[in-house]
Amino acid sequence: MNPTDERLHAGAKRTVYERAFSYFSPNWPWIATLVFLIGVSVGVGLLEAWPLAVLVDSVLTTEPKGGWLHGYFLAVLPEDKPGQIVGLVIIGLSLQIIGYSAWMVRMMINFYLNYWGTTRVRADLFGKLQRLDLGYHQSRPLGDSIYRLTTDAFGPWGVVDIMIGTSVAAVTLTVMTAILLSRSAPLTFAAYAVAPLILWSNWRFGMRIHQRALESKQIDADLTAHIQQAMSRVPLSQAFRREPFEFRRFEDAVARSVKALLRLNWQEQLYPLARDIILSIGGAIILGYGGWLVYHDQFLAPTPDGMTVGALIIFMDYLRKLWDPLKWLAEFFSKIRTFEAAARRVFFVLDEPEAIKDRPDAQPLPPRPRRLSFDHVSFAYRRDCPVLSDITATVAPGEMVAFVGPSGVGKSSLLKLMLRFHDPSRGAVRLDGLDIRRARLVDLRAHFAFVTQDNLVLPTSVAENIAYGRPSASNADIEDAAALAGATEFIDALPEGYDTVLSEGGANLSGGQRQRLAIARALVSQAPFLVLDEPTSALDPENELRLIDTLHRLKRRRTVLLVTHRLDSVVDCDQVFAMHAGRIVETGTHAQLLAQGGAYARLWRRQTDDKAARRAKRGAGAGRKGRDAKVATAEQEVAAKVYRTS
Ligand SMILES: Nc1ncnc2c1ncn2[C@@H]1O[C@H](COP(=O)(O)OP(=O)(O)OP(=O)(O)O)[C@@H](O)[C@H]1O
Repeated sequence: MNPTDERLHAGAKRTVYERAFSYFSPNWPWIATLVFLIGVSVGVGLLEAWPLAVLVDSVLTTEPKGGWLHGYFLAVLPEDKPGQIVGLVIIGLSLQIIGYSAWMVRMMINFYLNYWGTTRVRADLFGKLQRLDLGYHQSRPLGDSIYRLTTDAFGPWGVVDIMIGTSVAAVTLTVMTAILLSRSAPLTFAAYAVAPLILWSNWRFGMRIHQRALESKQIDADLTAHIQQAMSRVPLSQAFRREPFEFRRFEDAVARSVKALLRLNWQEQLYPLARDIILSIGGAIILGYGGWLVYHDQFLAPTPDGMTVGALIIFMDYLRKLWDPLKWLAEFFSKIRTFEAAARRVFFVLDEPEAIKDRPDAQPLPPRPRRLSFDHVSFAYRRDCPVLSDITATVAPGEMVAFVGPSGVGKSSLLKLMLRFHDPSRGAVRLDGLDIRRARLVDLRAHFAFVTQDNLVLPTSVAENIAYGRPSASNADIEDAAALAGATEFIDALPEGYDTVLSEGGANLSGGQRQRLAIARALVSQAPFLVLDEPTSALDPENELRLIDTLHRLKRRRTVLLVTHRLDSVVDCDQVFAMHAGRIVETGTHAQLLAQGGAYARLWRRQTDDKAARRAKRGAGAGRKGRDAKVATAEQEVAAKVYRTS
């Protein structure tokens, strides 16, 4: 088991906190350094005001009045007063520099831990999302997975960060309180008089700012989605003259976003105002009460361990330093809940059972021509809604077969079962008799080059698009496959030919060009099965003919499975499976099925009648014959070149 698998395997049994920590524990030396530096920062923060206090109480006086801590300072200082002043300046400066340096290194370690730990989270999540079956992906919006990967993936670090920050806050508060109590218990209680106000304001503003920020984020996300949708339907809105309507919707969406931002900004500005007022009240209490204590202990009734000006300085400094740890404690629950929820959304996907995966005893199945059979296969996307029922069919190696039938009878679903995008609910798909669920998934899928109806185009060069399934393909292989798919002409016309980078989704190509590219991608792969789902739906008659011709010439070298509505393409197939309502209702060659006079024959007659009527209208029959002959000759040369070795 690799480390990722181990983490995932152990995942279900552990708490969300343990799982969050496990992503950062590989960097434990950095975590240890971070904890050490936090200790340094806390120590420096607590000592910062002491050089001034020592100066006032123990250097600029005839008799030192400070407590035990003054003793440590004086021990490292020279005997003479000027030397002591210079020494305190050096200590004060050194403390500041150490404090800033520790802070800087802490921040860098924080970033380092965050980014690398979150990269591990993302790697697990991305890998899992890639393994999850189509059923999972089709049941959720695409944006959900993107949000989990981009935003929720920071949840585990948030949990760790909050835990560390709150622990530091608790330690700081404890040490600070102990020091203050050692100087003056009444003044400590006076200083803590504002603590409830600090806690309240942190809680109140923390919650409000958090809610407003979430609200604003959601409204901004809606605005982005709105703009994206509006831009994608510009042609529609122009064609139907709906621009004013679209503009009003845009204005409304922007207005909602502005209002949400202003509500957030209002809370963000109120917060520092409240903080400064509370701190001023605290400062006033300490100055008044502490000033009186100093006056009492130093002048009215001098006492050796009484309140001093230096101690008052410490109290004033610590009062400001109370804010941060109290803020951490006040916001602990709301913040940890937010990050915990994000982490849970990540772990939820990681714990999702993988419906399609290798069995522990999965067998290797080297890709080579094999007999494919559907053995009483039934399938449903939803329990109550059967899509395929008792499908039985066998395809011998090197055959070209077609599945035909009306829309929605389950032809594409049947193809998806072969690649195990889904598993049958009953029966089995077999390769050379082996249930494909018993074969290694990676081996199984290496058997098939699949052209889906979507004709996906990647935002990369034409050559990389074609070679996607076989990155080792040479330029000659790529060009030959493009020629066979009828794509050469339009690729040569692109500004940089095969190096032209295509836009997202192939937006700068026509539907037919995208389809030819997808076909070239399948042709360049060396998979023994070519599976084509409606490969000619977007092709013009010339390219359709060219493709069918190519497929026929590949017939004995590869097994070709075709789903099509165009029966012209299936005339020379070795077998045609006519489907109806999720069942194979007729099987045979084109001629046999015509002779049967069933559903296939009726469909054929309808299509040929339609076509004859159209041809008669166009009077285009004669010209086409000559063109077809030319295409066939050119194709034969190319096909011989590419596939002589395959
Ligand atoms: N992911 C899915 N979830 C639920 N139902 C689905 C899903 N994909 C397809 N279906 C349903 O399964 C049935 C068969 O669909 P399929 O795409 O296999 O038909 P088809 O014969 O290939 O149709 P076409 O010729 O129009 O491509 C349809 O009723 C369809 O609505």
